[in-house]
Amino acid sequence: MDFAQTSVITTLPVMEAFYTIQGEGFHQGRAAYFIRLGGCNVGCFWCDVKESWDADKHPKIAIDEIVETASKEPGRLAVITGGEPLMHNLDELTYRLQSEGFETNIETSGSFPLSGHWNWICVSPKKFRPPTDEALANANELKVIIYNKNDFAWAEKHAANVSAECKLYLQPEWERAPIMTPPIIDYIKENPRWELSLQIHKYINVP
Ligand SMILES: C[S@@+](CC[C@H](N)C(=O)[O-])C[C@H]1O[C@@H](n2cnc3c(N)ncnc32)[C@H](O)[C@@H]1O
Ligand SMILES: Nc1nc2[nH]cc(C(=O)O)c2c(=O)[nH]1
Ligand code: SF4
Ligand SMILES: [Mg+2]
Repeated sequence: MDFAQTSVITTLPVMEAFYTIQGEGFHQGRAAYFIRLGGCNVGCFWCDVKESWDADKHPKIAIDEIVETASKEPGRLAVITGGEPLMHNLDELTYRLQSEGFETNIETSGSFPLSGHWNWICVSPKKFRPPTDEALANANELKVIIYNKNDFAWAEKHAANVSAECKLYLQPEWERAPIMTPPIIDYIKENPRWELSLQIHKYINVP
């Protein structure tokens, strides 16, 4: 028997978990329980959660406990983020969350193999470690971070590889938002398949 293939993951490194409002993308405005897993080696220089990168700095929590704590809140939308959540196998966590009645959404760079049972997959591609064809083909939402004007052409390159139903969002990099939001608005008016995503949680000061 190959134990490596049959072993079930029972713990995951959790940096933080919090109940808030989804601030970005298609589900923006909905109450959501965020589970932020530790570990990311993608290395975005503008990442707004660099404390998540080292998985060893975050406690490994039993999936039982993660799900039990989430279930105490009234909302039944769980967002798995990180760090890069797909660096971990998410089959067990998402199976357990769905068994408790949660919708399971993921925020991912899409640069690791897909695992887990998902109601919604948001892929936010990164130059530093590109998304897999599998992630793009399964994306419900493509959310491209715009840091400078070259990123529009780069966004289109990824939009060519998602399904026809996939929602397309342009989101300004937070520090660059004052400069880049006006050209993003112009771009969307010319290319109306794209929509604007702002990180509203940062404007309304919630986590
Ligand atoms: C912190 S990441 C974690 C999930 C995954 N590693 C990823 O990048 O998709 C969550 C979301 O925040 C976005 N993000 C991170 N830093 C940002 C910033 N400085 N400005 C705007 N969006 C940012 C990411 O692109 C991603 O869509
Ligand atoms: N409120 C809120 N909405 C979010 N949407 C995606 C987030 C993330 O960091 O993955 C995030 C986050 O950190 N907070
Ligand atoms: S992939 Fe996500 S968590 Fe990792 S560095 Fe980039 S934005 Fe940060
Ligand atoms: Mg965030």
